[in-house]
Amino acid sequence: MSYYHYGTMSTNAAGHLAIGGVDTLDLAREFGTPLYVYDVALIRERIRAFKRVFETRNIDYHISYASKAFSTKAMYRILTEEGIGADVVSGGEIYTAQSAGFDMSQASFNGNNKSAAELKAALAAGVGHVIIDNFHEIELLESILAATQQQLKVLIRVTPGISAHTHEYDMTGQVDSKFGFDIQSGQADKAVQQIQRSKFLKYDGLHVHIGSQIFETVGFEKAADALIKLATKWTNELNITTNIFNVGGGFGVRYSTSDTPLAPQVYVEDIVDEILKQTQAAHLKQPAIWIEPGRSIVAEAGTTLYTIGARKDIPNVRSYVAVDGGMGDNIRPALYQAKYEAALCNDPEAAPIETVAIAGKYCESGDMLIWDQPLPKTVPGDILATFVTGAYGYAMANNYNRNPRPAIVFVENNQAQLVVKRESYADLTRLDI
Ligand SMILES: Cc1ncc(COP(=O)(O)O)c(C=O)c1O
Ligand SMILES: N[C@@H](CCCC[NH3+])C(=O)O
Repeated sequence: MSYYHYGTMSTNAAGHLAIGGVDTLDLAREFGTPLYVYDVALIRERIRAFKRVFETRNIDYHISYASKAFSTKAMYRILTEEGIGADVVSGGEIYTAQSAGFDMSQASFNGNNKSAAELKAALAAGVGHVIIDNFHEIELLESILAATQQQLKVLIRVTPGISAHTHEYDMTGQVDSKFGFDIQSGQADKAVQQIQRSKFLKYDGLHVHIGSQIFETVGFEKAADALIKLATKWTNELNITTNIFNVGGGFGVRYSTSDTPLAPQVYVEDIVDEILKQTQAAHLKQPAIWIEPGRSIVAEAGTTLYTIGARKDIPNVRSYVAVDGGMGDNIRPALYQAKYEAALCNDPEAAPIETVAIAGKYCESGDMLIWDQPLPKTVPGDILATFVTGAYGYAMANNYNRNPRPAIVFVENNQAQLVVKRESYADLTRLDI
């Protein structure tokens, strides 16, 4: 096997890469490139594996898909079909979820600087919980709710002082973070007391998220411990009950051979068992456990198809093979030095004959998708697939160099369905005056 098979990926009878039973060369021909292709069966499988962790333990739970990883109407429709919730982080995500008919009582709203307009939109939409991040937000919510005399259930986001082993930009649980209330200095205690005094804010639980693309369970266990200690202290000293422990997301996925994550649900099993053990030992009421995974639900389900164009060979240095996309559809290599792997769609099993660098088409030297990809002989017009582009790919896509953003196709049971159209040049100038 010369490429790692994710989900329903296979080499079909024609020897081509197929996803969901659909030939990727047919997809490229019909929908053009660059093209994001999502393996819907794999998305469903990931969601169901998370659900099983809770259902086999018979505990109260909620899965809040972190929609920042991939927020489109089609994705919110899958969440509805699978019966899970969503976490949103902006007015735009609220709007997208609502437009897809998503039940907003199953949504939570996170963010370190929610505006008054966004908070009002969340309330008007009937968002189930707001996850409060800072003192400014408590005051803002108080004044908004006082005007309408509404009540709102809230979680408090805390930073437990944990440095997760991941890229610096992907850490969020350390003391020196822009997110959440610090536990050590007593900010979290002050926040819960302020919320307790409010007529409108109803404290429902704690939230922690230590970072993203994490491979070890120890960080999650430490975060769970921190929540339990805090909840126990608040029960004993302030008579405050914590109904919900939201332990965030961040479960790592396999982008390349150097990644060796556990199966996503194993992280959750570990956290859940730790919480159950510790809450029993501390004689706390058994809380509902919430998780907020994004990447682990959608990353491996996404593949990007590109058409190969120019080639530059620098003797004794490197060969560049350029594709028709790049940092506009996948900024992660430029931003985090993220590693990807690729295969040729017309013969993904072919033995490599050389190692090349896969360059994007953008006017930046840093616009490189892969620095060292073994490949068979390629010619202009060949279709190349890069794997694991389902999270923070389209979500972070941009129009740099005035390139339109690619289309998105969902494949499942041998069928392809266009779920986001390719941007046109007219779309690019639509807001220009
Ligand atoms: C608050 C919060 N929840 C959930 C997530 C989802 O993380 P991931 O996509 O790594 O699961 C993030 C992103 O890191 C986040 O900031
Ligand atoms: N966008 C980041 C993750 C940030 C997660 C959001 N807090 C990535 O692609 O890895």
